[in-house]
Order: sequence, then structure tokens, then C-alpha cells
Amino acid sequence: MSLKQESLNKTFGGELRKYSYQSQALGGLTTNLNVFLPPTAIGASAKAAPVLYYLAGLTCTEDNGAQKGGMFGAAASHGIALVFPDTSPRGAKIEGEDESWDFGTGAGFYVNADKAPWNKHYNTYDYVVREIPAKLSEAGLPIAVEKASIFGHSMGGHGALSIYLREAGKYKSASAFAPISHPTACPWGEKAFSGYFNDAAKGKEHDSTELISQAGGSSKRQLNILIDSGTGDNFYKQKQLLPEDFEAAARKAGYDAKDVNVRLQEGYDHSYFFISTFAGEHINWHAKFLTA
Ligand SMILES: N[C@@H](CCC(=O)N[C@@H](CSC=O)C(=O)NCC(=O)O)C(=O)O
Repeated sequence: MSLKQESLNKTFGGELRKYSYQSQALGGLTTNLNVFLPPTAIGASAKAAPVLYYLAGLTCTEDNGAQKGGMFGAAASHGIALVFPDTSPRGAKIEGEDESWDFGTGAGFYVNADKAPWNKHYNTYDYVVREIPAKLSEAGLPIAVEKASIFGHSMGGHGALSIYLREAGKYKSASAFAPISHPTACPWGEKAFSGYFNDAAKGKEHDSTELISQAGGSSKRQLNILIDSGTGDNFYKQKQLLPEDFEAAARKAGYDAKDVNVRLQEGYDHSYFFISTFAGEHINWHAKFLTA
């Protein structure tokens, strides 16, 4: 099924378009995504734009980042397209799907579930990594899908980092706001991985702290990672995020702050007030890799 345009808003000289389509990865359910096209990708002399994917957190849809992230000015100025996927399938009608806000609807965790009944619809890894880029290309949008980077918030920060570390060569850079950095060692990740996987140990394959440990050594690859987390974030205080674990693993694997920059921002919380404060800086940083 091809993309169907649902709405269009002009913003920062570019266009924010909402699309829907029937997703194979999500078991045939209809999904929505937002796409921001910068001014350079619009009109008669349109040029294909590099793309930055934004993965949102628990309880979010494709709209949270688009409406509250404060991202369009920086993206427009660099000629970068932004893509905002949803965070889970909608309406899979699985028992228990809507019982809690940190599992099921709005909480796909950017993995492919292998445990029934979740495995039919909860394949948000394939949805983000393979299906959406293919749909953008098929639809002929002015987006250079081969020039891609990825960022995200909280659960979406986990998604951005783990996808970047797993998919060598597919993304030029990854950044995150308050990411769940060590999911196999925090309650959110433990719940998600034991719910979506037959063997919760499979969660290690999607755990950024585990993945970066393996990225070093003789097969060490160049990494471009930027992380911001707020010290006033209650989820940070509750040890759901654990950015220090990720930083320690990165240093042990031989990556310094030039390759993997983990910053604590004094007093900031988990909200979009925090994200929108640093979003411009993150997009400027991604632009170095996307427009080189
Ligand atoms: N409902 C929850 C709070 C949920 C929450 O804070 N979600 C965050 C992401 S948390 C990690 O992935 C979020 O982005 N919310 C949407 C927003 O627009 O702020 C509770 O009651 O505590």
C-alpha cells in the first residue's frame, strides 16, 4: 500500500505532511507518519534532502516530536528532511495491550517481537529501519534515503542508539535526549523485553550498552553519537535511563568524547521543554555528517 497524504502545513518555508499507509511490518494495520520537507526539497528546483528520523518515547505518537520538538527551523536551514514514525501499532486488539503505558500501545520499543501474540503486529524495528525508508522512496518523495541519521527521546533514544549500533553503515550519526541507555538493567526495558521476546536474553541484542561494548576491539568502527540527559529528570533519578552505564561501556570499548559524547544537562527534566532546548543543537550536529 502506498502513502496517502492526510494533511499538509507550511512551516519554516518547508512542509509538514502527515501520511498514512497499511503497514506490513505492523501486521496490516494502518499507521501514520509525519514528514517535514525543507524548502530546498519543494518546488520546481527541488533537490532530494538527506533525512533525520526522530523516534519518540513511551505514550507518544508521530505527533509529539513534530508538534513540540522545535525542530523545523534548524532542519529547514540545513536542508534536512525529518521523519516522525509512530511508536507502536494501533488497534491490534491484543489482550493487555492497553493495560499499562509502558508496554503495548505506544510502547513498541523499536524491536521485532518474537513472542505470540505480539509477533504479528509489534515489529517496530522493521517498520522504522526497512519499511518506512522503502515507502518514502516508492512514493517518490524528494528524500535521499541513503543519506540518513537517527535521533530520539527516551524509549526512542534507546531505539535510535540501538538501531544505529546494529545497522553499521546505514546511518551516519545518532543522537538521543534522555535515552533508555541500558534497557536490560532497568524496569522499563526488562518489562518490554520479557513481554516481546520468548527469551528475555534476546534483549541484549537491542541494548545499546551491550552493543557498544561489542563495537570496540579489533572490529572497531567509527561512531558519531551525541547524548543529552537532564539531571532534573525523575526517570533519570529512578535509574530508568542509566546514561553513565553507556558512557562507561563506550570508554571501555575505546571511544572518547569526540566519538561518543554523553552530556548531563543541569536541572533539565524529561519533557519536551528539555528536548526543544537542545533539538536545534542536535540537528546542527547531525548536519555535519548528513551534508558533508
Ligand atoms: N504517562 C506517564 C508519563 C509518560 C511519559 O513521560 N512519556 C514520555 C516518554 S517516557 C520514555 O519513553 C513522553 O515523551 N511523553 C509525551 C510528551 O509529550 O511529553 C506517567 O504518567 O508518568
